[in-house]
Amino acid sequence: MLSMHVFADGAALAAALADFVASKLAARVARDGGASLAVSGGRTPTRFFEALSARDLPWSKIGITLVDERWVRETSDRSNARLVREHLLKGPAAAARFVALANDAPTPEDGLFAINEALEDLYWPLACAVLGMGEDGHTASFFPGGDRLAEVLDPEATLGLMPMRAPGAGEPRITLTLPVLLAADALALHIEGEGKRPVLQAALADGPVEEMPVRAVLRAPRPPDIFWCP
Ligand SMILES: O=C1O[C@H](COP(=O)(O)O)[C@@H](O)[C@H](O)[C@H]1O
Repeated sequence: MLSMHVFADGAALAAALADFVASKLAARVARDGGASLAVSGGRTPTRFFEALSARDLPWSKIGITLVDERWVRETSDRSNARLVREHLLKGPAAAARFVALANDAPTPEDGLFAINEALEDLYWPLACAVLGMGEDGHTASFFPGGDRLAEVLDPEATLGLMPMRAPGAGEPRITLTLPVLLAADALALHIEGEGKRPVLQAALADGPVEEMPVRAVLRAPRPPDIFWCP
C-alpha cells in the first residue's frame, strides 16, 4: 500500500522528511547501537539535507552513504558526494561516518572493490534509504536502457553495488542494487516539482519496469513512502 505525503512547499517537505528519516535512524541506534542511511544526489535533496543535519541524533553512531553516484571527482559539481558533504555533513551531523561511492580509480569497475570494503563498516541493512526520481523515470542509477539494468533489478542479485552505463546517465555510474534498497527498514521517495507530477503518474500506471525503472520500487511488496510537493 502506497503512502503519499503531499506538502505545500519544499520547506515543509524537507522538515517532514527529516523527521521521518531521523525517527528511523534513532530506532535502529536504540536497537543495534548504530544505524545507516543511504541518500540520493541530484538537485532535489539540498533542503532535506540541511533540515536533517540539524536534527538531534547520536550522529557518531550513524553511517551515511549514497544510493548512487556519478563517476566524477568530488571537485565536480556533478558529484553526489560533494552535495552530501556541503549540505548534510555539517553541524551535529558532521560526526557521522560517510562512505562515498566513488574514488580515484579510472572506472567504477576499478574502484568497486575498495568501495565495497569501506561499505562493510556501515550497519546493514540500512535503517533508511531516500530515493529520488529523474524525469525519465530513473531512480538510484536504474536508468532506462542501462547496460546492467536487469542485473541491478534482479531480486536475487548477490552484489549490493554495481556499475551502470546508460544513454541518459551522462557519466558512468555506480549504484546500490534493488535488493539492498528494499531490505532497508524504511524507504522514502522524494519528488519535487510540477514537472515530475506526470512522471510519477505514469510510473504509477501500468507499463514495463524497463521503461520507468522507478516502478521497481513502487511495485515492491513494501513500497516507499512518497514525499511530494509542487
Ligand atoms: O542523477 C541522479 O538523478 C536523480 C534525480 O535527480 P534530480 O536532480 O532530478 O533530483 C537522483 O535521485 C540520483 O541520486 C542522481 O544520481
